[in-house]
Amino acid sequence: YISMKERTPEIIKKAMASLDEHQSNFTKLHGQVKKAYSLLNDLLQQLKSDDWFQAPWLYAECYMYRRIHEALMLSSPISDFDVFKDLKCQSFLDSQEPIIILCNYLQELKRKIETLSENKLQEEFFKLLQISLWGNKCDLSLSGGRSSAQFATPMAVVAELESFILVNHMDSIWSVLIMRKKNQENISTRVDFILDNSGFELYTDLVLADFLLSANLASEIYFHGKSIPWFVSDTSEKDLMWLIYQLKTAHTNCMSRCGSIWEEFFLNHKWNYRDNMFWTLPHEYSAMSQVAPDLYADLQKSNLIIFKGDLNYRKLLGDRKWTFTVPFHEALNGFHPAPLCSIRTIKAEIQVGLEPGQGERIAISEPTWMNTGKYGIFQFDGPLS
Ligand SMILES: O=P(O)(O)OC[C@H]1O[C@](O)(CO)[C@@H](O)[C@@H]1O
Ligand SMILES: [Mn+2]
Repeated sequence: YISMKERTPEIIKKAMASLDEHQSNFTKLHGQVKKAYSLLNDLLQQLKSDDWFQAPWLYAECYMYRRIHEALMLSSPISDFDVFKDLKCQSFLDSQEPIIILCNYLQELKRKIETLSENKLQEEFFKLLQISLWGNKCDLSLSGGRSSAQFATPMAVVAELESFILVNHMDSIWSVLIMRKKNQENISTRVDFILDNSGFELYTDLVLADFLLSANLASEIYFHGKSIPWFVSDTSEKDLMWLIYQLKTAHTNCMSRCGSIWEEFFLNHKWNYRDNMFWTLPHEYSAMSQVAPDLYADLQKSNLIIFKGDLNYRKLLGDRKWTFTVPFHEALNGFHPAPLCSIRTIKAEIQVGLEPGQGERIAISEPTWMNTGKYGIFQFDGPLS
């Protein structure tokens, strides 16, 4: 209710404000373009109707982002304009400091990676996994488009926030990768990232992906993004390429090196970008094999699929009000294309795989604990090899 009542109107207003800001540019290029603005205004009025509050939340939310997209599609010649682009760029620019720190850390780590013992490698992997987890605090849809707090020193937060991890299957994720690395018969290991937010979160995912290649824990990575602007801050191909370009052209040495290396990864197909309409439809993932058989078949080729963020978790579990103690495997409702894990900070009232009483105990002192992104999970499903 709060999400539909308060956040969505704010998000549409932000989209309209962005059109407003670019209006003089549009006019210079194409003459007057008013249609998108007026369509978004109509949508804002319609949001007051009861229908929006009676439809299933996931459906209504996805539908709203599709209607925003529709408003632009109907407004040629600015159909391609991303009304959330400026917000996404700003959130990246706001996190320069932790990005530089993490960048230096990664480069130092890569320099000595060959010499690390297995234990040390695992320790570093866990650290980068946790940075990628807490990076998920930084979405712009929960905050109604306001740039959310990043961390001054990403490495320090790992220790600080560890006690807020409610389900921790990092061991299983490690096992999948290290067992494949040790088995000489495995010539390749494919890891898929189902991306969530661009900006700082995306940066932490790319750092993790770079580590996986450099440590020979993976040989190819597939990043799956969104084909239309989605939930304000979700990553599109343009966002990903923009981020890499920003790094490459940065004045800080470590950032520009990082940008060049990552661009190279894409050029030689160690890193690959994919998108699919399915990610911007309201379907739960148990429907994927029916609705998007090609995508399902593609994911079956993966050795590990990492689902980032809250929305992916809701879709993995069909956005149902599960009892907290239901096993993750069961709640996936038949969706098992390959070993998979969810890395997510909890922002919506849905969670499985908890110990009896675990959620209830937190709720006593923090009634809104499921809406804040304060808690996180690493939840794994699948055979270990
Ligand atoms: O970027 P994330 O982690 O998927 O979070 C987005 C979350 O924000 C919300 O849009 C808040 O209403 C949720 O629907 C969604 O789960
Ligand atoms: Mn998101």
